[in-house]
Amino acid sequence: MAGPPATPLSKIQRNQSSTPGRAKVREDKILVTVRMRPLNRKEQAMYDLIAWDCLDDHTIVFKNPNQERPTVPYAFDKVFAATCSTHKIYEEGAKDVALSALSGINATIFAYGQTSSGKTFTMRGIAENAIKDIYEYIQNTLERDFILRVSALEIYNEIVIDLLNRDSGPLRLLDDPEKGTIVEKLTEEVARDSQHLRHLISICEAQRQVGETALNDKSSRSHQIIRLSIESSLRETSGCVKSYIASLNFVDLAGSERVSQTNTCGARLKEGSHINRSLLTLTTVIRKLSGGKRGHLPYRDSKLTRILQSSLGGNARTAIICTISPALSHVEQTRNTLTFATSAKEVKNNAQVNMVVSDKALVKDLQKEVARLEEELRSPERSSSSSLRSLLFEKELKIQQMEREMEELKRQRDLAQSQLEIERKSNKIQKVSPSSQVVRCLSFPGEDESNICKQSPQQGEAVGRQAMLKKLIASPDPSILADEIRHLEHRQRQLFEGANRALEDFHKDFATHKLGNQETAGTMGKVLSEIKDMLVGSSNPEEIVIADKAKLMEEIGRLKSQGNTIVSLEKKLENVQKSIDTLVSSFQSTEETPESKTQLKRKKILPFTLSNSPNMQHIIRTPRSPLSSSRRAMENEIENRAPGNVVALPGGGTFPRLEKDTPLKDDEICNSIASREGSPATRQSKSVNVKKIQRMFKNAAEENIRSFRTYVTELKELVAKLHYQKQLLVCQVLELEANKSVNEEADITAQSPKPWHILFEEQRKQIVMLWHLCHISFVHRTQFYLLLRGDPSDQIYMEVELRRLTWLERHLADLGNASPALLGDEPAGFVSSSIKALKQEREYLAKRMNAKLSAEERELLYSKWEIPPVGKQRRLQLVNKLWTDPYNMQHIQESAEIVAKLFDFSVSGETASKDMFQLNFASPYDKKTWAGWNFISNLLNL
Ligand SMILES: Nc1ncnc2c1ncn2[C@@H]1O[C@H](COP(=O)(O)OP(=O)(O)OP(=O)(O)O)[C@@H](O)[C@H]1O
Repeated sequence: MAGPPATPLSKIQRNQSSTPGRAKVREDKILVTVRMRPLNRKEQAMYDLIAWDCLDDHTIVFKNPNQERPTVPYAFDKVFAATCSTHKIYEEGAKDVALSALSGINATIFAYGQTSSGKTFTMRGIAENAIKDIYEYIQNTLERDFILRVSALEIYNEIVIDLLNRDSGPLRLLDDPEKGTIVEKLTEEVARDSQHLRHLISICEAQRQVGETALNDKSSRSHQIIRLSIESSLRETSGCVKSYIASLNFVDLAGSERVSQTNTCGARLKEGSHINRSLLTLTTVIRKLSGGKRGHLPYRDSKLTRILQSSLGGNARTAIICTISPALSHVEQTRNTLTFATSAKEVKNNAQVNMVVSDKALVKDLQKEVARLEEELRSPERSSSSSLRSLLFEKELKIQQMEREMEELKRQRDLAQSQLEIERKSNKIQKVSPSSQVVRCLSFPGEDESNICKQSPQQGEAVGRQAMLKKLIASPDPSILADEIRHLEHRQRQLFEGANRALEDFHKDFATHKLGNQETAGTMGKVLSEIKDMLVGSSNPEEIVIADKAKLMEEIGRLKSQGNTIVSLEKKLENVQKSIDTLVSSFQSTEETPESKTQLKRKKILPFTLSNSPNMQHIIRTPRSPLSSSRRAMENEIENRAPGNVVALPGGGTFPRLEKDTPLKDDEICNSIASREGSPATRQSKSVNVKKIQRMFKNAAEENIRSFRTYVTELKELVAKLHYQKQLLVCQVLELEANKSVNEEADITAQSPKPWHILFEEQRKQIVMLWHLCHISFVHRTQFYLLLRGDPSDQIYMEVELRRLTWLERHLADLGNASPALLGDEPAGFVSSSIKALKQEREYLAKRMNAKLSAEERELLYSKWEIPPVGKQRRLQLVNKLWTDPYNMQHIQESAEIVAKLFDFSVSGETASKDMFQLNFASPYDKKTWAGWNFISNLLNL
């Protein structure tokens, strides 16, 4: 007999209404009724008196014939006088609960009372009526297929016996982490129809232990449990709900009397002591539960309470019918029964619908959720609320702060640029500076270049952003945020293109550059390959087609891949910068070494092979090339040359002076220089001026490399800024999504912000409960629990975890799939597979215990966790207790510590480990990879 499935504790409200015939006024307390039987023959013969009076349908009072003490009435859900028929008792005290099983809710009906008070008499009638109603319901519910299975056991002297197969001998109880306590090898028969079911039940009754006591000729000496498992499935193959599955237990307890009263001895005495032990545990459990305390409940102290655990404060609806004798001679026993009944009516259960849902249905539901989120992103009016506005305002402040930083950076850049310009002007250089090239590279086609030059940073790009932000605040529309992300992406792409152009030019320049010693050549080669690499990596920017129709999943998938591109671009830029640094230092050393000077002198070669006409052409032709300044430097040199030093041109002319206001075109300059290079006169002059030109080109090359380094730095900063901005905006969009469902909560939180440490504790409790409800892996729980200790930087992890789990739990709740309902061995849906995975995890942990813990440590744990000193599978027993009590944070802490030990988790290297949760919201300046997309993808099951 498998215990009823344990299900999450949060579905009570939702499930109540779905119960056929259920009175909605009742909540989840146990339904407690009292039935008084008539005086029996023996009592009549002894002229016993009727000591109890039913005042009304709910109250019973002791008659107190002596009038010695004032009488205190007992009130219950129903009180049935001796004249009431069993049918009435069924209708008013059991039917509603019994028929819950038809809708997937576990149900249990108990009969409790002293011997001969009428328990068996009552339960027989209740079962008969219930069977009749169940088959009637089945006949009228054509859209569903039903399967009924029956099993029965008795607990006699704390031994469990199969009533459908008595020969099988004593049965063992096993603890199953998912199903609770199960009775091993218990026979289960499928009932073909109502007749067959009645027949099977009659077999069980015939098999039950009875004996004669002073009070009852046919006293039931055992506790009997007859269980009907009812499974129903929709006939149509809609791919939706697969089936409901629930158990209905009829429990006829042995008498609750004291041994002395039944005049028992020998075998009956032994029975009595066992019966009393089970009933004593039952009473203790009920008493503890009625006090509302959730401390230790001694379910395990008796087999009865172990088997019925889920019916006592668990996943079941429960009705208890307390039977009493009216006789004055039994008044003390009756009082005990009524006291028990009074406690029982305070016990609350948490019944759930046990529904098995197919994977297909689950996927369908997730798709619906994605569509809903998508719709929300598109419909601004739905998301508008004050909390949303305040959220946006907060974000806007953050963005403004970032903008200020960007402006400061731009200001510094412009300052450096203008200083350079001043310097150049003073040298009367008429050229386009590398910095201005950088500006051009970093500007975007959509922006007016002249404006960039004219406007201050505050007036330039920031103006557009400010306008956008104003728009955001005025209309808290998630689609605007999405547009903003797209805008940033667009700019980012332009940035790549600009970078590519500059890098290509730089590449070409270096290809023509044969300067320096071997070391320099090596470094140059490295730079070239790195640049090439970058071009490959970024030369094919993804086509960004983000229409409003774009689906959220595609969007996030695409953003994810972009995130990676940005990260790799950042890394590559960093590499290039390093190489450039090496190159610059190598230039300096080359210049300073006397040997290099001698070598240069001996070889008499130019740092740039100007005689190489195609290369020269290329240098001059490249308008944005940083190295093109070498050409300009040469012009400058020529321009400033004293008339006596003017190099003679073929045909007796002089070198033409370049007019500042009418500069020659690049090609013209190139051709003129090239033609001069070829003439004999030039060859002569070249030898004269070779040193000067050498130095000039060296300086120019060095300057160009420095310029490029500045450019790379700026590029990196901009990439990082854009990346960060985009990240922030994406977070906003995600928050908008999440906030839709928790708007009210957010409002409340916004009104009364709590200190972080309090919030952390609250969130942690919620997370622990959600882990429990969603059957999350122990490894994940343990890592998360031990790593996140309340540091302010943990906030984002906590929030994301909470949202993820809330979302998951809500889905499971909506589907009613949060129970591990099983059909035989067949896997039953999403939750079942999670539970199965947990089971495997437990088994794995149990296996590791020997390897990871010494015998001494294990023994200590066994005693701490109350594992009996003898018994099989003690390791598994211990592991099965881990992470089982989400209310008890001490328990959670200890569970986490044990799992951590078994898995060798180290909490050191915290930052790196937190990345395991696939979230890193650190600033890109920290050079960490932001991997939030992975998380979002996982969440959406991409
Ligand atoms: N409400 C009733 N009306 C008429 N007869 C009753 C009623 N309740 C019980 N009886 C009779 O009382 C006798 C004892 O009932 P029953 O065997 O059901 O008691 P019990 O509580 O199950 O006792 P035990 O715990 O010893 O098994 C039976 O003969 C039964 O027919």
